Amino acid sequence: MGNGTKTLGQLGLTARGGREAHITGLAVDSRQVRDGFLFAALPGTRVHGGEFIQYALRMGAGAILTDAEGARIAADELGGSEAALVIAEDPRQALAFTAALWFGAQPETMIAVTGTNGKTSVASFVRHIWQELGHSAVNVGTTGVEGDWETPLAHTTPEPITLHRVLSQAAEAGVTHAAMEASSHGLAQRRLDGVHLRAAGFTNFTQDHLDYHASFEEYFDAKAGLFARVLPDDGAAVVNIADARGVDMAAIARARGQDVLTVGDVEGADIWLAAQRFDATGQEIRVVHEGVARQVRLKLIGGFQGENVLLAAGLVIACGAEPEDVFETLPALRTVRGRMQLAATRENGAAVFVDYAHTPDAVATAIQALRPHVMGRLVVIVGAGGDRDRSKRPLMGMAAAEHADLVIVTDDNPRSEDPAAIRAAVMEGAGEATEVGDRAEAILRGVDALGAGDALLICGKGHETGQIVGDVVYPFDDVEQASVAVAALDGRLP
Ligand SMILES: CC(=O)N[C@H]1[C@@H](OP(=O)(O)OP(=O)(O)OC[C@H]2O[C@@H](n3ccc(=O)[nH]c3=O)[C@H](O)[C@@H]2O)O[C@H](CO)[C@@H](O)[C@@H]1O[C@H](C)C(=O)N[C@@H](C)C(=O)N[C@H](CCC(=O)O)C(=O)O
Ligand SMILES: Nc1ncnc2c1ncn2[C@@H]1O[C@H](COP(=O)(O)OP(=O)(O)OP(=O)(O)O)[C@@H](O)[C@H]1O
Ligand SMILES: N[C@H](CCC[C@H](N)C(=O)O)C(=O)O
Ligand SMILES: [Mg+2]
Repeated sequence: MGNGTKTLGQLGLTARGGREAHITGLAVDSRQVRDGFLFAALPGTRVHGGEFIQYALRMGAGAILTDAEGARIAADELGGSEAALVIAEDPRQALAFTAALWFGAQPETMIAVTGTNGKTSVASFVRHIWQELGHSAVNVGTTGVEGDWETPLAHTTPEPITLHRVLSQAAEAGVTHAAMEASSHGLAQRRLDGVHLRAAGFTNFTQDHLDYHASFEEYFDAKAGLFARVLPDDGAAVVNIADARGVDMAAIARARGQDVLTVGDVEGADIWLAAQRFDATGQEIRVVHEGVARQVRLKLIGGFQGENVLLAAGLVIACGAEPEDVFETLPALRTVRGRMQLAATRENGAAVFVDYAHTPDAVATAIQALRPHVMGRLVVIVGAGGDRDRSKRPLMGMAAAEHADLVIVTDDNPRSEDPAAIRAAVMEGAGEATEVGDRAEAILRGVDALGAGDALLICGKGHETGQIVGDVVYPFDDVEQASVAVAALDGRLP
């Protein structure tokens, strides 16, 4: 890992019997263990990592970090081994702290944002505002690490070893400010417990990920962990109180003694979104902060982007920036790739937008958000991913049917599932929708349906550049397909 060696003591760990070890690297997957590594044998959703301790020892592991269950599973192998054994009540959290100490540096000023929708948007707006203020900044999340230092990521909130590797590399490259997304999986699995946060933000809370979290409340508790556990007592909580669960989140933060800055279209919010006016290319918002009202032009589509922008502004202010300077940067903000992005325009003026909405609420919100910007009919393309929450499928179809004028149901990422069965589940809620399995053809049909003043919204894949069918990822980009369809139908070259 290129960091030399560190002792268990230097990594904040105490082994059974006080045994010391010189650690050469960290791994959560036994197959990545090398000579002298610390192997974290974590309880999993399918299997306990303790099952792989024997293998890790054979690969030369110098220390094992696990819980009582892992130690019990591998009692025989551990008994006959020289490796140090660290037993932690919460080994995922212990690994997060250890990874932070292993990699050392992290950007000086960090914030994290959680909520069902808007995390990527808010994190990227925070990064952009920091850059406008002259700081070297990145955002970390679904779209990878972006900004003054870049790298792709496989997960929204990467596991601690990857997370602290990229944070330390960014810090070494001179990045002083980082805004990260805290996914509910990431919070539940303690992936960001080793990050030093100055502030944390909350966007909203609706249905998602019930495939992973046992209940709505468990999902909420996972998100609440950002304020209840990860953000220190002297950190600042920036909360959208227009969402009912935002009020609960603010109470959790206050109970910790954290400073709470409230945001939203609620009179009395510290940063009050007092009014919004929409047009074809963006919106005008009226913001009231500390008794001062300001009018700001945003080149962003969708009322919720106004909320996201103000949450981002609140986070930057909570980290110490001058409010006046922060509000001045807002007209420079541009949408995140694949979020209410204008992808193409037909000769007759009809516009095609691409959005990452992949939950029932996000589909409804995206369509409703686009409506005030559009004079004519709204055509919507919708589909759901395989190997993910099944209960959301008919609800996504229903949301599209309820809010759009014309709906086309198509494939998203089928993954290991039968695409026709996923479409059938979406169609169940989608009423009179047209079913077109092939996504490129669905986009072509959607674009073909557009008259002057109409708009097409392609939901579900946003910034993604591939379609996952089985184990294969086929190149596919909604923005590109939209341009191709418009060019083909309008008789131009793309
Ligand atoms: C559902 C989920 O979150 N799973 C995470 C979890 O794995 P798991 O509990 O399923 O692992 P398991 O297969 O039961 O195995 C248990 C342990 O044995 C280890 N193992 C396994 C096999 C082996 O040969 N050797 C070995 O050591 C595994 O590394 C693991 O630590 O713990 C692993 C190690 O920390 C994670 O890598 C893994 O994330 C997987 C890759 C994943 O796909 N996660 C997704 C769902 C995710 O986290 N998504 C969120 C949010 C997305 C969104 O908002 O839409 C994200 O932040 O990206
Ligand atoms: N504040 C908001 N309120 C409601 N819906 C929103 C909001 N912000 C974004 N959305 C919708 O949710 C979709 C996802 O936005 P974004 O990528 O910013 O969220 P996210 O929380 O990072 O999502 P993910 O869980 O996939 O990482 C957008 O395409 C948009 O349709
Ligand atoms: N990161 C999320 C969003 C996926 C969006 C959609 N395109 C899908 O494949 O379901 C997930 O993996 O659940
Ligand atoms: Mg995201």
